[in-house]
Amino acid sequence: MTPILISGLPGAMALETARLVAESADLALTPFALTSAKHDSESLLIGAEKLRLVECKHVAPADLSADVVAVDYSTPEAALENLAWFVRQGLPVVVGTTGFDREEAIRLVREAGGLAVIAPNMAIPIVLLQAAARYLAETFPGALAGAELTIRESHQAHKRDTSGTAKALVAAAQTLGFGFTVEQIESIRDPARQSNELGVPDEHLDGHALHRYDARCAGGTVQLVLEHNVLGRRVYAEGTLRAIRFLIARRKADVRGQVFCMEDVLRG
Ligand SMILES: NC(=O)C1=CN([C@@H]2O[C@H](COP(=O)(O)OP(=O)(O)OC[C@H]3O[C@@H](n4cnc5c(N)ncnc54)[C@H](OP(=O)(O)O)[C@@H]3O)[C@@H](O)[C@H]2O)C=CC1
Ligand SMILES: O=C(O)C1=N[C@H](C(=O)O)C[C@H](O)C1
Repeated sequence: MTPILISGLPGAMALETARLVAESADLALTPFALTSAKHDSESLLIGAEKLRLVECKHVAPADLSADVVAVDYSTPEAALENLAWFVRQGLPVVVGTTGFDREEAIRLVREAGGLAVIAPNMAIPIVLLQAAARYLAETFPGALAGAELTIRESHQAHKRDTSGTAKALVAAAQTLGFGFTVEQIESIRDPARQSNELGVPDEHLDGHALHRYDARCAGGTVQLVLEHNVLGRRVYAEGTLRAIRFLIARRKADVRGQVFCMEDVLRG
């Protein structure tokens, strides 16, 4: 069993991932998990296991065995500092957190000879759409120059940042020729609007991700619409476990100093 250190408890994604790790046959939770200053020294039950929550600065290197793999679902503010800590401990890490400087994260991992999967969306069906958008952008740069785009995303009210998935799509859209910037993304966080206007079921108001990309081309005579809508968080946790197993295999192959994305994980 490979020990998995979860960071971001008691947050929603860290909890979902911890539960799936606890249910798996080949992975096991470390006896402690990483949290914010606010929850330091609390404990949490995951199935039958009681996890101690600690800030990373309170973890002694001796508490970490050499085969640990880490997962970070914390906050945009904490993610880079956490990543630097994982890399210093020599831990491969899956970073699902969004809203931080990705280029800085890549530099940090490469310079330290670390190993990471960093991706704003771990859901395999969404990763396929992202791959398709990237293919179109790389193959047909400028093909939609002059076309207009609107992007709307809806997430649970407590989400702190604009969708990292939508921001990543903007990069492909810009290459295709849309004059669109991430500041133009419309973020909906109001549960009443989500329920009445977007039809989000009540039980998913606290965990959903709706994305709609609406392009008007050829002087407005052609409309292209792309939507991806996720209810709940299980699909991200499943993708996270795939990323963990991918890193375990890379570590075994003695790979160092590399950052992977979920397309790499899908390719295997
Ligand atoms: N890549 C993907 O597929 C997905 C990515 N995400 C991303 O994951 C992140 C977390 O989302 P979600 O779980 O909904 O958010 P939550 O706000 O529910 O959870 C974040 C948790 O991180 C904790 N935290 C704060 N500082 C630290 C720290 N220094 N170390 C460890 N933990 C810390 C917070 O503690 P406190 O309670 O004190 O604030 C909180 O409990 C977001 O960036 C989100 O966009 C989400 C879903 C899928
Ligand atoms: O916070 C979330 O919930 C999600 N965050 C990711 C993002 O910002 O793109 C992925 C997904 O949209 C869910």
